[in-house]
Amino acid sequence: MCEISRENIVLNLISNMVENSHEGIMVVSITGEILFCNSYFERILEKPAPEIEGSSIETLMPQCTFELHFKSAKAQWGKTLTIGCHQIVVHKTPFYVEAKWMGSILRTAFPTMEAANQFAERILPRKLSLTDGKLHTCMDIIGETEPMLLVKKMARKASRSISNLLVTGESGTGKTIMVEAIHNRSSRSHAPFVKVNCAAIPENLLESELFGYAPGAFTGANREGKPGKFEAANGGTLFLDEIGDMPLYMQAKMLQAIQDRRIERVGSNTFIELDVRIIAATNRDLKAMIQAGTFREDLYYRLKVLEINMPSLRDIKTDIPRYAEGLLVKITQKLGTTHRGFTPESMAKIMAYHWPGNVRQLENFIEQAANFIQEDIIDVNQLTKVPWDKSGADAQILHPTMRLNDDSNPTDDLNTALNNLIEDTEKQMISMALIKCNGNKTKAAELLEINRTVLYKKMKRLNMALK
Ligand SMILES: Nc1ncnc2c1ncn2[C@@H]1O[C@H](COP(=O)(O)OP(=O)(O)OP(=O)(O)O)[C@@H](O)[C@H]1O
Repeated sequence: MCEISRENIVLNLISNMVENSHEGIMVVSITGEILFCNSYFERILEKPAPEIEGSSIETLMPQCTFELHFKSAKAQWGKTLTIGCHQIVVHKTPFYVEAKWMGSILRTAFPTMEAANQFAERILPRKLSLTDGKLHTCMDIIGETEPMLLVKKMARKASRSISNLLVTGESGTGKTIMVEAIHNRSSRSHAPFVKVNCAAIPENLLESELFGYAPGAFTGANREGKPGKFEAANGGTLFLDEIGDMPLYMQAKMLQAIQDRRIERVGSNTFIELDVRIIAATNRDLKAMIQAGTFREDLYYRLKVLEINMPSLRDIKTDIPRYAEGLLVKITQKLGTTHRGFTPESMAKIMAYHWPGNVRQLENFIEQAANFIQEDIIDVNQLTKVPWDKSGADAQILHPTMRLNDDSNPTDDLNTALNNLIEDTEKQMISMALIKCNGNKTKAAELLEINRTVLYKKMKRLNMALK
Protein backbone atom coordinates (compact mmCIF):
# COMPACT_ATOMS: atom_id res chain seq x y z
CA MET A 1 0.00 0.00 0.00
CA CYS A 2 1.43 3.38 -0.94
CA GLU A 3 2.14 5.94 1.74
CA ILE A 4 -0.16 9.01 1.71
CA SER A 5 1.15 12.18 3.27
CA ARG A 6 -0.83 13.90 5.99
CA GLU A 7 -0.92 17.01 3.81
CA ASN A 8 -2.49 14.99 1.01
CA ILE A 9 -5.10 13.56 3.36
CA VAL A 10 -6.04 17.02 4.60
CA LEU A 11 -6.26 18.40 1.06
CA ASN A 12 -8.45 15.49 -0.05
CA LEU A 13 -10.57 15.84 3.03
CA ILE A 14 -11.17 19.54 2.37
CA SER A 15 -11.96 18.94 -1.26
CA ASN A 16 -14.39 16.14 -0.32
CA MET A 17 -16.05 18.36 2.23
CA VAL A 18 -16.44 21.21 -0.23
CA GLU A 19 -17.48 19.17 -3.25
CA ASN A 20 -20.12 17.17 -1.46
CA SER A 21 -23.39 16.99 -3.33
CA HIS A 22 -25.33 16.55 -0.07
CA GLU A 23 -24.12 19.76 1.47
CA GLY A 24 -24.26 23.19 -0.12
CA ILE A 25 -21.45 25.66 0.45
CA MET A 26 -21.44 29.23 -0.77
CA VAL A 27 -19.16 32.10 0.13
CA VAL A 28 -20.53 35.63 -0.12
CA SER A 29 -18.52 38.83 0.29
CA ILE A 30 -19.62 41.66 2.58
CA THR A 31 -20.97 43.48 -0.46
CA GLY A 32 -23.16 40.49 -1.39
CA GLU A 33 -20.98 39.19 -4.24
CA ILE A 34 -20.91 35.39 -4.52
CA LEU A 35 -17.24 34.40 -4.35
CA PHE A 36 -17.62 30.65 -4.46
CA CYS A 37 -20.29 27.95 -4.66
CA ASN A 38 -20.13 24.18 -4.85
CA SER A 39 -22.03 21.71 -7.04
CA TYR A 40 -25.01 21.61 -4.63
CA PHE A 41 -25.78 25.28 -5.38
CA GLU A 42 -25.07 24.74 -9.09
CA ARG A 43 -27.87 22.16 -9.01
CA ILE A 44 -30.28 24.34 -7.03
CA LEU A 45 -29.62 27.48 -9.05
CA GLU A 46 -29.53 25.49 -12.30
CA LYS A 47 -26.39 27.32 -13.45
CA PRO A 48 -22.70 26.40 -13.68
CA ALA A 49 -20.41 27.85 -11.00
CA PRO A 50 -18.67 30.36 -13.33
CA GLU A 51 -22.09 31.96 -14.00
CA ILE A 52 -22.93 32.10 -10.31
CA GLU A 53 -19.60 33.32 -8.98
CA GLY A 54 -19.22 37.05 -9.37
CA SER A 55 -22.99 37.67 -9.35
CA SER A 56 -24.71 39.52 -6.57
CA ILE A 57 -26.77 37.36 -4.22
CA GLU A 58 -29.65 39.84 -4.45
CA THR A 59 -29.86 39.48 -8.24
CA LEU A 60 -29.45 35.73 -8.28
CA MET A 61 -31.81 34.98 -5.43
CA PRO A 62 -34.46 37.72 -5.49
CA GLN A 63 -36.75 35.67 -3.25
CA CYS A 64 -33.97 35.23 -0.74
CA THR A 65 -34.84 37.44 2.21
CA PHE A 66 -31.59 36.41 3.85
CA GLU A 67 -29.34 38.78 1.90
CA LEU A 68 -29.57 41.59 4.47
CA HIS A 69 -27.94 39.32 7.01
CA PHE A 70 -24.79 39.11 4.93
CA LYS A 71 -24.17 42.69 5.93
CA SER A 72 -23.38 41.59 9.47
CA ALA A 73 -20.62 39.37 10.85
CA LYS A 74 -23.06 37.60 13.17
CA ALA A 75 -23.32 33.82 12.90
CA GLN A 76 -26.85 32.53 12.28
CA TRP A 77 -28.19 29.01 12.59
CA GLY A 78 -31.08 27.18 11.03
CA LYS A 79 -32.53 29.87 8.77
CA THR A 80 -34.96 28.77 6.06
CA LEU A 81 -34.01 30.09 2.63
CA THR A 82 -36.21 30.07 -0.46
CA ILE A 83 -34.43 29.75 -3.79
CA GLY A 84 -36.78 29.37 -6.77
CA CYS A 85 -38.94 26.38 -5.90
CA HIS A 86 -36.44 25.01 -3.38
CA GLN A 87 -36.38 25.49 0.34
CA ILE A 88 -33.23 24.87 2.30
CA VAL A 89 -32.15 25.29 5.90
CA VAL A 90 -28.83 27.09 6.19
CA HIS A 91 -26.23 28.19 8.71
CA LYS A 92 -24.28 31.38 8.13
CA THR A 93 -20.85 31.92 9.67
CA PRO A 94 -18.47 34.84 9.12
CA PHE A 95 -15.15 34.26 7.41
CA TYR A 96 -11.97 36.18 8.09
CA VAL A 97 -8.70 36.66 6.22
CA GLU A 98 -5.85 37.82 8.43
CA ALA A 99 -8.32 38.80 11.14
CA LYS A 100 -10.28 40.97 8.69
CA TRP A 101 -13.97 40.11 8.19
CA MET A 102 -14.40 39.35 4.49
CA GLY A 103 -17.89 37.93 4.23
CA SER A 104 -20.00 34.93 5.14
CA ILE A 105 -19.98 31.20 4.51
CA LEU A 106 -23.37 29.70 3.88
CA ARG A 107 -23.75 25.97 4.60
CA THR A 108 -26.86 23.88 4.26
CA ALA A 109 -27.90 22.05 7.41
CA PHE A 110 -29.79 19.24 5.64
CA PRO A 111 -29.58 17.86 2.09
CA THR A 112 -33.33 18.37 1.57
CA MET A 113 -36.29 19.91 3.37
CA GLU A 114 -37.67 16.38 3.77
CA ALA A 115 -34.57 15.40 5.75
CA ALA A 116 -35.01 18.57 7.85
CA ASN A 117 -38.61 17.60 8.54
CA GLN A 118 -37.69 14.05 9.49
CA PHE A 119 -35.18 15.48 11.93
CA ALA A 120 -37.78 17.91 13.32
CA GLU A 121 -40.22 15.01 13.69
CA ARG A 122 -37.72 13.12 15.83
CA ILE A 123 -37.04 16.02 18.16
CA LEU A 124 -40.41 17.81 18.26
CA PRO A 125 -42.79 16.53 20.91
CA ARG A 126 -45.86 17.04 18.73
CA LYS A 127 -46.97 18.51 15.45
CA LEU A 128 -47.46 22.24 15.67
CA SER A 129 -50.85 23.36 14.55
CA LEU A 130 -52.97 26.30 15.45
CA THR A 131 -56.17 24.66 14.37
CA ASP A 132 -58.70 23.14 16.73
CA GLY A 133 -57.81 19.52 16.18
CA LYS A 134 -56.13 17.01 13.93
CA LEU A 135 -55.65 18.02 10.32
CA HIS A 136 -57.10 15.93 7.51
CA THR A 137 -54.82 13.91 5.26
CA CYS A 138 -55.09 12.80 1.62
CA MET A 139 -56.46 9.47 2.91
CA ASP A 140 -59.57 11.28 4.18
CA ILE A 141 -60.47 12.62 0.75
CA ILE A 142 -63.15 10.56 -0.96
CA GLY A 143 -63.76 10.71 -4.71
CA GLU A 144 -62.56 8.67 -7.68
CA THR A 145 -64.34 10.27 -10.63
CA GLU A 146 -62.23 11.97 -13.27
CA PRO A 147 -62.66 15.50 -11.87
CA MET A 148 -61.74 14.28 -8.38
CA LEU A 149 -58.70 12.36 -9.66
CA LEU A 150 -57.57 15.53 -11.41
CA VAL A 151 -58.08 17.54 -8.22
CA LYS A 152 -56.04 14.97 -6.27
CA LYS A 153 -53.27 15.06 -8.85
CA MET A 154 -53.13 18.85 -8.62
CA ALA A 155 -53.14 18.61 -4.84
CA ARG A 156 -50.10 16.32 -4.95
CA LYS A 157 -48.33 18.87 -7.15
CA ALA A 158 -49.35 21.71 -4.85
CA SER A 159 -47.99 19.84 -1.84
CA ARG A 160 -44.58 19.58 -3.49
CA SER A 161 -44.50 23.32 -4.20
CA ILE A 162 -44.19 26.34 -1.95
CA SER A 163 -46.04 28.68 -4.32
CA ASN A 164 -49.26 30.35 -3.22
CA LEU A 165 -52.42 28.42 -3.92
CA LEU A 166 -56.05 29.38 -4.46
CA VAL A 167 -58.73 26.75 -3.82
CA THR A 168 -62.12 27.56 -5.28
CA GLY A 169 -65.47 25.80 -5.28
CA GLU A 170 -68.96 26.00 -3.88
CA SER A 171 -69.58 25.85 -0.17
CA GLY A 172 -69.24 22.34 1.29
CA THR A 173 -67.18 20.89 -1.60
CA GLY A 174 -64.22 20.06 0.63
CA LYS A 175 -61.94 23.08 0.13
CA THR A 176 -60.87 23.11 3.76
CA ILE A 177 -60.04 19.42 4.02
CA MET A 178 -58.14 19.66 0.74
CA VAL A 179 -56.01 22.56 2.05
CA GLU A 180 -55.29 20.67 5.27
CA ALA A 181 -54.26 17.58 3.32
CA ILE A 182 -51.94 19.65 1.10
CA HIS A 183 -50.22 21.18 4.12
CA ASN A 184 -50.00 17.76 5.78
CA ARG A 185 -48.27 16.30 2.73
CA SER A 186 -45.94 19.26 2.16
CA SER A 187 -42.42 19.86 3.41
CA ARG A 188 -44.02 22.25 5.93
CA SER A 189 -46.10 19.58 7.59
CA HIS A 190 -44.17 19.91 10.84
CA ALA A 191 -44.42 23.67 10.86
CA PRO A 192 -47.58 25.53 11.93
CA PHE A 193 -50.83 25.45 9.96
CA VAL A 194 -52.76 28.58 10.84
CA LYS A 195 -56.29 29.10 9.62
CA VAL A 196 -57.98 32.48 9.44
CA ASN A 197 -61.61 32.74 8.43
CA CYS A 198 -61.72 36.17 6.80
CA ALA A 199 -65.55 36.21 6.90
CA ALA A 200 -65.84 35.35 10.57
CA ILE A 201 -63.53 38.01 11.99
CA PRO A 202 -65.07 41.47 12.40
CA GLU A 203 -63.59 43.91 9.89
CA ASN A 204 -62.09 46.18 12.55
CA LEU A 205 -60.20 43.27 14.13
CA LEU A 206 -58.97 41.55 10.98
CA GLU A 207 -55.83 43.67 10.60
CA SER A 208 -54.56 43.07 14.13
CA GLU A 209 -55.57 39.41 13.95
CA LEU A 210 -53.46 38.96 10.84
CA PHE A 211 -50.53 41.26 11.51
CA GLY A 212 -50.54 41.53 15.30
CA TYR A 213 -50.00 44.81 17.11
CA ALA A 214 -47.17 46.69 18.83
CA PRO A 215 -47.20 47.51 22.56
CA GLY A 216 -49.73 50.27 23.29
CA ALA A 217 -51.02 50.23 19.69
CA PHE A 218 -54.56 51.02 20.80
CA THR A 219 -56.68 51.35 23.91
CA GLY A 220 -57.45 48.00 25.43
CA ALA A 221 -54.56 46.29 23.64
CA ASN A 222 -52.24 43.92 25.43
CA ARG A 223 -49.34 45.92 26.94
CA GLU A 224 -46.67 43.69 25.48
CA GLY A 225 -48.24 43.77 22.02
CA LYS A 226 -49.33 40.59 20.27
CA PRO A 227 -48.10 38.61 17.28
CA GLY A 228 -50.68 38.05 14.55
CA LYS A 229 -51.55 34.92 12.59
CA PHE A 230 -48.91 35.76 9.97
CA GLU A 231 -46.15 35.53 12.55
CA ALA A 232 -47.73 32.43 14.07
CA ALA A 233 -47.56 30.76 10.65
CA ASN A 234 -43.85 31.55 10.13
CA GLY A 235 -42.14 28.60 8.47
CA GLY A 236 -45.53 26.99 7.79
CA THR A 237 -48.82 27.67 6.02
CA LEU A 238 -51.31 30.49 6.48
CA PHE A 239 -54.76 29.41 5.29
CA LEU A 240 -56.96 32.37 4.41
CA ASP A 241 -60.44 30.90 4.22
CA GLU A 242 -63.25 32.93 2.61
CA ILE A 243 -60.70 35.33 1.07
CA GLY A 244 -63.51 36.83 -1.03
CA ASP A 245 -64.92 38.36 2.14
CA MET A 246 -61.73 40.28 2.91
CA PRO A 247 -62.34 44.04 2.87
CA LEU A 248 -60.58 45.99 0.11
CA TYR A 249 -58.23 47.94 2.39
CA MET A 250 -57.06 44.66 3.94
CA GLN A 251 -56.55 43.18 0.49
CA ALA A 252 -54.00 45.96 -0.17
CA LYS A 253 -52.13 45.16 3.04
CA MET A 254 -52.25 41.47 2.32
CA LEU A 255 -50.81 42.02 -1.16
CA GLN A 256 -47.95 44.06 0.32
CA ALA A 257 -47.18 41.35 2.89
CA ILE A 258 -47.19 38.60 0.28
CA GLN A 259 -45.00 40.57 -2.13
CA ASP A 260 -42.45 41.77 0.38
CA ARG A 261 -42.52 38.62 2.51
CA ARG A 262 -42.55 40.79 5.59
CA ILE A 263 -45.12 42.43 7.81
CA GLU A 264 -45.44 45.39 10.12
CA ARG A 265 -47.47 44.95 13.30
CA VAL A 266 -50.28 47.50 13.76
CA GLY A 267 -48.79 50.59 15.47
CA SER A 268 -45.20 49.59 14.73
CA ASN A 269 -42.80 50.78 12.07
CA THR A 270 -40.45 47.83 12.21
CA PHE A 271 -40.64 45.15 9.57
CA ILE A 272 -40.63 41.48 10.49
CA GLU A 273 -39.38 39.17 7.77
CA LEU A 274 -41.39 36.00 7.42
CA ASP A 275 -41.44 32.79 5.47
CA VAL A 276 -45.11 31.88 5.08
CA ARG A 277 -46.87 29.88 2.38
CA ILE A 278 -50.26 31.35 1.61
CA ILE A 279 -53.20 29.16 0.69
CA ALA A 280 -56.50 30.95 0.15
CA ALA A 281 -59.96 29.52 -0.42
CA THR A 282 -63.24 30.99 -1.49
CA ASN A 283 -66.68 30.01 -2.70
CA ARG A 284 -67.10 33.39 -4.39
CA ASP A 285 -66.50 34.25 -8.01
CA LEU A 286 -63.36 36.37 -7.62
CA LYS A 287 -63.26 37.24 -11.33
CA ALA A 288 -66.75 38.73 -11.08
CA MET A 289 -65.67 40.53 -7.92
CA ILE A 290 -62.69 42.00 -9.79
CA GLN A 291 -65.11 43.24 -12.50
CA ALA A 292 -67.29 44.74 -9.78
CA GLY A 293 -64.27 46.40 -8.17
CA THR A 294 -64.62 44.50 -4.89
CA PHE A 295 -61.55 42.28 -5.24
CA ARG A 296 -58.06 43.39 -6.24
CA GLU A 297 -56.85 41.88 -9.47
CA ASP A 298 -53.18 42.05 -8.39
CA LEU A 299 -53.95 40.10 -5.21
CA TYR A 300 -55.94 37.55 -7.21
CA TYR A 301 -52.94 36.79 -9.42
CA ARG A 302 -50.58 36.69 -6.43
CA LEU A 303 -52.80 34.08 -4.80
CA LYS A 304 -53.61 31.92 -7.78
CA VAL A 305 -50.08 30.96 -8.76
CA LEU A 306 -51.54 27.48 -8.39
CA GLU A 307 -55.29 26.87 -8.49
CA ILE A 308 -57.53 23.98 -7.59
CA ASN A 309 -61.24 24.05 -8.31
CA MET A 310 -63.29 21.65 -6.21
CA PRO A 311 -66.17 20.16 -8.23
CA SER A 312 -69.68 20.42 -6.87
CA LEU A 313 -71.35 17.14 -5.93
CA ARG A 314 -73.82 17.35 -8.83
CA ASP A 315 -70.85 17.36 -11.24
CA ILE A 316 -69.47 14.10 -9.84
CA LYS A 317 -72.72 12.18 -9.48
CA THR A 318 -71.12 8.76 -9.95
CA ASP A 319 -68.97 9.50 -6.89
CA ILE A 320 -72.05 9.97 -4.69
CA PRO A 321 -72.28 6.28 -3.58
CA ARG A 322 -68.58 6.40 -2.59
CA TYR A 323 -69.18 9.58 -0.63
CA ALA A 324 -72.31 8.19 1.02
CA GLU A 325 -70.60 4.93 2.05
CA GLY A 326 -67.37 6.66 3.11
CA LEU A 327 -69.15 9.31 5.14
CA LEU A 328 -71.33 6.63 6.75
CA VAL A 329 -68.19 4.85 8.01
CA LYS A 330 -66.94 8.12 9.49
CA ILE A 331 -70.32 8.87 11.08
CA THR A 332 -70.84 5.40 12.57
CA GLN A 333 -67.40 5.67 14.15
CA LYS A 334 -68.35 9.02 15.61
CA LEU A 335 -71.79 7.94 16.86
CA GLY A 336 -70.81 4.40 17.79
CA THR A 337 -73.59 2.88 15.64
CA THR A 338 -73.48 -0.26 13.48
CA HIS A 339 -74.88 1.03 10.17
CA ARG A 340 -73.39 -0.81 7.19
CA GLY A 341 -74.95 0.78 4.13
CA PHE A 342 -78.09 1.93 2.31
CA THR A 343 -80.92 0.09 0.60
CA PRO A 344 -80.57 0.26 -3.21
CA GLU A 345 -83.70 2.43 -3.37
CA SER A 346 -82.25 4.85 -0.80
CA MET A 347 -78.98 5.07 -2.72
CA ALA A 348 -80.86 5.78 -5.95
CA LYS A 349 -82.71 8.64 -4.24
CA ILE A 350 -79.49 10.02 -2.76
CA MET A 351 -77.84 9.88 -6.18
CA ALA A 352 -80.74 11.57 -7.93
CA TYR A 353 -80.75 14.61 -5.61
CA HIS A 354 -78.71 17.69 -6.60
CA TRP A 355 -77.22 18.47 -3.12
CA PRO A 356 -76.92 22.26 -3.27
CA GLY A 357 -74.95 22.19 0.00
CA ASN A 358 -72.57 19.61 -1.53
CA VAL A 359 -70.66 17.11 0.62
CA ARG A 360 -71.42 18.99 3.85
CA GLN A 361 -75.18 18.66 3.21
CA LEU A 362 -74.84 14.98 2.28
CA GLU A 363 -72.79 14.37 5.43
CA ASN A 364 -75.40 16.12 7.61
CA PHE A 365 -78.17 14.12 5.98
CA ILE A 366 -76.39 10.81 6.58
CA GLU A 367 -75.69 11.76 10.19
CA GLN A 368 -79.34 12.56 10.63
CA ALA A 369 -80.36 9.22 9.11
CA ALA A 370 -77.86 7.36 11.32
CA ASN A 371 -79.42 9.07 14.34
CA PHE A 372 -82.99 8.15 13.39
CA ILE A 373 -82.74 4.74 11.80
CA GLN A 374 -81.92 1.70 13.90
CA GLU A 375 -81.55 -0.96 11.16
CA ASP A 376 -77.99 -1.57 9.98
CA ILE A 377 -79.03 -0.91 6.38
CA ILE A 378 -80.43 2.58 6.06
CA ASP A 379 -83.82 2.94 4.37
CA VAL A 380 -84.48 6.63 3.84
CA ASN A 381 -88.24 5.96 3.58
CA GLN A 382 -88.20 5.78 7.36
CA LEU A 383 -87.27 9.46 7.58
CA THR A 384 -90.07 11.97 7.96
CA LYS A 385 -88.09 14.66 6.22
CA VAL A 386 -85.72 14.21 3.29
CA PRO A 387 -83.95 16.92 1.28
CA TRP A 388 -85.70 15.96 -1.99
CA ASP A 389 -89.15 16.72 -0.54
CA LYS A 390 -89.99 20.29 -1.44
CA SER A 391 -90.35 21.23 2.25
CA GLY A 392 -87.38 19.20 3.39
CA ALA A 393 -84.58 20.88 1.45
CA ASP A 394 -82.92 21.63 4.75
CA ALA A 395 -83.74 18.57 6.80
CA GLN A 396 -83.14 19.14 10.47
CA ILE A 397 -79.75 18.33 11.84
CA LEU A 398 -79.82 16.71 15.23
CA HIS A 399 -76.99 16.77 17.67
CA PRO A 400 -75.20 13.37 17.63
CA THR A 401 -76.18 12.73 21.23
CA MET A 402 -79.88 12.98 20.31
CA ARG A 403 -80.17 9.44 18.95
CA LEU A 404 -83.84 8.65 18.48
CA ASN A 405 -85.29 5.14 18.33
CA ASP A 406 -87.90 4.00 15.90
CA ASP A 407 -90.27 3.44 18.74
CA SER A 408 -89.72 7.04 19.80
CA ASN A 409 -92.20 8.38 22.28
CA PRO A 410 -94.32 11.51 21.81
CA THR A 411 -91.75 13.62 23.69
CA ASP A 412 -89.16 12.69 21.06
CA ASP A 413 -91.54 13.67 18.26
CA LEU A 414 -92.20 16.92 20.03
CA ASN A 415 -88.47 17.56 20.34
CA THR A 416 -88.02 16.97 16.63
CA ALA A 417 -90.90 19.26 15.74
CA LEU A 418 -89.50 21.90 18.05
CA ASN A 419 -86.03 21.62 16.55
CA ASN A 420 -87.50 22.06 13.06
CA LEU A 421 -89.48 25.05 14.14
CA ILE A 422 -86.46 26.69 15.78
CA GLU A 423 -84.33 26.13 12.70
CA ASP A 424 -86.99 27.38 10.29
CA THR A 425 -87.46 30.49 12.42
CA GLU A 426 -83.71 31.08 12.68
CA LYS A 427 -83.41 30.77 8.93
CA GLN A 428 -86.23 33.20 8.28
CA MET A 429 -84.82 35.77 10.71
CA ILE A 430 -81.33 35.54 9.20
CA SER A 431 -82.68 35.82 5.64
CA MET A 432 -84.76 38.86 6.55
CA ALA A 433 -81.84 40.55 8.31
CA LEU A 434 -79.59 39.91 5.32
CA ILE A 435 -82.15 41.29 2.88
CA LYS A 436 -82.56 44.39 5.06
CA CYS A 437 -78.80 44.91 5.23
CA ASN A 438 -78.19 44.28 1.50
CA GLY A 439 -76.28 41.09 2.24
CA ASN A 440 -73.84 42.78 4.64
CA LYS A 441 -73.23 40.11 7.30
CA THR A 442 -71.69 42.48 9.88
CA LYS A 443 -74.76 44.72 9.76
CA ALA A 444 -77.12 41.73 9.74
CA ALA A 445 -75.39 40.33 12.84
CA GLU A 446 -75.76 43.72 14.56
CA LEU A 447 -79.44 43.80 13.67
CA LEU A 448 -79.93 40.32 15.08
CA GLU A 449 -77.86 41.32 18.12
CA ILE A 450 -75.48 38.41 17.68
CA ASN A 451 -71.78 38.25 17.04
CA ARG A 452 -70.74 37.99 13.37
CA THR A 453 -68.95 34.70 14.03
CA VAL A 454 -72.12 33.24 15.54
CA LEU A 455 -74.10 34.38 12.51
CA TYR A 456 -71.59 32.77 10.21
CA LYS A 457 -71.68 29.47 12.13
CA LYS A 458 -75.48 29.45 12.18
CA MET A 459 -75.64 30.05 8.43
CA LYS A 460 -73.20 27.23 7.84
CA ARG A 461 -75.17 24.86 10.10
CA LEU A 462 -78.43 25.80 8.41
CA ASN A 463 -76.83 25.24 4.98
CA MET A 464 -77.52 28.83 3.97
CA ALA A 465 -75.45 30.27 1.11
CA LEU A 466 -72.61 32.27 2.62
CA LYS A 467 -72.24 34.57 -0.39
N1 LIG B 1 -63.79 14.74 -0.76
C1 LIG B 1 -64.25 14.63 0.50
N2 LIG B 1 -64.04 13.49 1.18
C2 LIG B 1 -64.49 13.34 2.44
N3 LIG B 1 -65.15 14.30 3.11
C3 LIG B 1 -65.39 15.45 2.48
C4 LIG B 1 -64.96 15.69 1.14
N4 LIG B 1 -65.33 16.91 0.78
C5 LIG B 1 -65.97 17.44 1.84
N5 LIG B 1 -66.01 16.58 2.87
C6 LIG B 1 -66.64 16.81 4.18
O1 LIG B 1 -67.65 17.79 3.99
C7 LIG B 1 -67.62 18.78 4.99
C8 LIG B 1 -67.39 20.14 4.39
O2 LIG B 1 -66.08 20.19 3.87
P1 LIG B 1 -65.20 21.51 3.92
O3 LIG B 1 -65.43 22.26 5.20
O4 LIG B 1 -63.80 21.14 3.57
O5 LIG B 1 -65.89 22.33 2.73
P2 LIG B 1 -65.58 23.82 2.22
O6 LIG B 1 -65.61 23.76 0.74
O7 LIG B 1 -64.34 24.33 2.88
O8 LIG B 1 -66.85 24.62 2.75
P3 LIG B 1 -67.02 26.21 2.97
O9 LIG B 1 -66.79 26.89 1.67
O10 LIG B 1 -68.43 26.34 3.43
O11 LIG B 1 -66.03 26.60 4.03
C9 LIG B 1 -66.54 18.38 5.99
O12 LIG B 1 -67.09 17.69 7.07
C10 LIG B 1 -65.65 17.45 5.18
O13 LIG B 1 -65.04 16.51 6.00
